[in-house]
Amino acid sequence: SHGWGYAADNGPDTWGENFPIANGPRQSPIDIVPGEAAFDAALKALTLKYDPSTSIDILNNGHSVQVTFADDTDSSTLTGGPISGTYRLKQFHFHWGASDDKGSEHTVAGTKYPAELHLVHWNTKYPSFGEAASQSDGLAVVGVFLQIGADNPQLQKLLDAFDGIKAKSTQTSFANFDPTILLPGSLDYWTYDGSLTTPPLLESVTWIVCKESISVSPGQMEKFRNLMFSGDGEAPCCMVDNYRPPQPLKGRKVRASFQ
Ligand SMILES: NS(=O)(=O)c1cccc(F)c1
Ligand SMILES: [Zn+2]
Repeated sequence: SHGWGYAADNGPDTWGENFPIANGPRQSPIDIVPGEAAFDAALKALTLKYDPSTSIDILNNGHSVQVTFADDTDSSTLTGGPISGTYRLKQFHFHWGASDDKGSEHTVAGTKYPAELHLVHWNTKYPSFGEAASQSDGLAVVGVFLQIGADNPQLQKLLDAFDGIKAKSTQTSFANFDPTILLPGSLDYWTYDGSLTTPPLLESVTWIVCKESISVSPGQMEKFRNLMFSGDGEAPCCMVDNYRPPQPLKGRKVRASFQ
């Protein structure tokens, strides 16, 4: 099998072979135990200011579905929260399961959600995303859990674009999308120092995981599961279970922005 993935022969348990940081001190995701997270009154509210005109395209990269943003100006930014300075939105993507009982990367007291949204931002004190990704304070990812419930109309525009990107390495334009509509009503969050949850697993992420989830219906989940890991002309392989399981906390503290 060529390259990392989520199958038995190239999945999370094998990643350490090519990416030894997989066993590092600040790996993600983790199991968040609310009772052990300390409220920190010094944590600021999150300020997410997104300009829909910065959304560019929607891509099946063979690991997830990703919406990419223009990040050449400070049009779509994250400030406040646990971070200092300004971080620019680069992309958002999802992780999900083959069934509703699994799919999220972070878990809450052992509870898995059917999916998890990641909004990826990079610290503008560095010249680019690539540069920032190798710095301990380079990235900030906002995680939002998806919970099975009512149809979520805010997801529909995204889901309707999936037909054009079924196969690996396909993309279509995806303009004027405001990711704000995907956020929960409350931006209460847990935060901790972690890593990318896929190779290269760089330990450069300040994680900001929202306590409140957004809804997704079973039918909408099926649309995620109709995407393919495989490319056109390859043996078809549904894109499901593209999540890394929780990693050892190794002494890290998780803080809460709420009591
Ligand atoms: N899943 S994640 O940690 O948000 C991530 C993985 C790889 C690249 C990236 F920008 C974000
Ligand atoms: Zn992710």
